[in-house]
Order: sequence, then C-alpha cells, then structure tokens
Amino acid sequence: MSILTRAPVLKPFTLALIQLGNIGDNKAANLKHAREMILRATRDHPKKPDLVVLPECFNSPYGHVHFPVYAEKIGYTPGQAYDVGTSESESVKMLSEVAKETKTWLIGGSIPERDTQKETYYNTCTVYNPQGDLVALHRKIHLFDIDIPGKITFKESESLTGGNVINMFDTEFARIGLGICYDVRFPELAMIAARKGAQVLIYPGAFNLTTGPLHWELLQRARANDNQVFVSMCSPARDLTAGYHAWGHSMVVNPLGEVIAEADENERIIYAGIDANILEETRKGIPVTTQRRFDVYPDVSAAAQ
Ligand SMILES: NC(=O)CC(=O)C(=O)O
Repeated sequence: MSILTRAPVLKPFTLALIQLGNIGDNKAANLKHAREMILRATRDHPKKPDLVVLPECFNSPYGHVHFPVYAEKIGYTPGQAYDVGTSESESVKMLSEVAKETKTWLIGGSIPERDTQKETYYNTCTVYNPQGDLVALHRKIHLFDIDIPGKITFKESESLTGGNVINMFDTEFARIGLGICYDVRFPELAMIAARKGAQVLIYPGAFNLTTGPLHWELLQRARANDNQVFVSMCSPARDLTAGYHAWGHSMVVNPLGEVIAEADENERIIYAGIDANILEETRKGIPVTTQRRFDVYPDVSAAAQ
C-alpha cells in the first residue's frame, strides 16, 4: 500500500471512460488510436474531464499467449522518481505525453509488463498526473483463471504473475483505489482501499459474454454499496472478430449503488459527474461506515499496511 496520509476531501469532478475499439495485433496502431481517443475525450465534452480512464489490455490482444509478446519493461519503483524520458516502455511514453498535453489525470488501462530481473510478466495499470509524471502503478493481484465448461476457459496464470500490493493515489479531488478486472470479485481489496480513505475505486476491466451479463453490473454495485464509494469499470468495446469477446458496458456507480453512466458494447466515451454530496449523504443516512462491529469480526484493513 503506497498511501498512509490523510485522504483529500472528495470534491466534484468529471470522469471519462474510453471504451476503446479496434484493439488489434498491431501495437503501434493500438497506441495511436488510444492517443486519438484520449484527445477526443478531453476535447469533445462541454466539461473537460478531470480524469480519463482506458480499458484493460488496451495495447495488445487479450490472452495469455499474447502477454509475453506485447510486454514492455516499465521499471517503476513506488516512492522513487521515474524518468519517463528514459523509459523503455513506448506505452508509458505515449500515456505520459498525452496526459501532459491534455493536462488531465490519466489511468492508462492496463498493459502486459515484463520484469526483466525476475523474468515474470504482469497485467499492469499505470497512472499519470496532468504534468505527465507516472505517479502510481498497479499489478493485477488476482489472476483471471476460470473454467466454465462449454462457455469459457481462461488462464492468465499460464504467463502472468499476480501483483502483491494494494494501490491508491491521491489527486486534488479524490483518493482513488486501483484494481484490474478480476480484482473486483474480491471484496477485501475494495474494503481495504475504502477504509484507507479511497472514495472512488477504478478498475480497467474486460469481462466477457458469459460473465459480463452475470456479474459486471452486480459486482460494481455490490462494491459501491458495501463501501459507500464510487466504483467504475472501463472495458474495451466488443469485437467479435477478436479472440476474446469483451462485454463492454463501461460503467460508473455511485455510493448508493446506482448506475449513473453506462455504455453499450460499441466504442464509446462516457462521462460522469462525481457528486461529492452523494457520498456524504449516503454515509450519513445509512451510517454503516461507523456501525461496524470489530469486536465481533476483525477489520481486514487493520492488517493491511
Ligand atoms: N477478465 C477478467 O480479469 C475477469 C473477468 O472477465 C471476470 O471476472 O469475469
């Protein structure tokens, strides 16, 4: 966990989710398209967004065979200055430049990352401030290994290693907790981030045509309601010619558990106004955040550093 200080007060802000389409096997084309869409997202709305989010695996096809092929060395160490200028990652360079150019906070979805020291691969999200600095990095903690006979078998652990750090970052308008896709299924992660002061939880994700209709909305509303925070997941657009068929439906849920913005399955940019009063009113009206019985059950966040 990278943050131990007092969380900033939640202020109203505008969130934009880019449900990116045309993610193919040409990485340069994927990066070019993502950049164009970020420029569009920050230009084409009456209220310029404060924070823009890309989906999981935005620079490569999604699948365990692809991760080592598309992986980039990032070499970021939390708490240490990172020089984007000398970064070996072309994705990091593009994301940093466009965050700086648009003067916007940017959650750069996720990309396959190579750790050359350990020869391991991760599914990694990087975050940039409006000056273009790389300020946070989250490695997907829970790997997507499932087997639903006749429907979908997927095994990220064939080529990836799971991260082992809970990550959040502070902006001038919120403390934001990070997860990637399958991480949303684990309530402990959301609970710990919320109890450490995160008011907004963001998960670049890519559910599919089996688990999407079952759980995509349910999980976001559950995490939002459990913790009385904003929750958002940003998906790639659905492409039935790709090897993995993403569900789409990028979404923002408020602390009452209500869906306040949702895309369909196509390439879209959706916007949501984050209303700080709703968080306060929800917690005041239904005060579960102060009614927990840690004399009966343990506080999972106490053990997390
Ligand atoms: N792609 C994922 O990591 C997770 C997913 O699709 C699911 O949980 O369902």
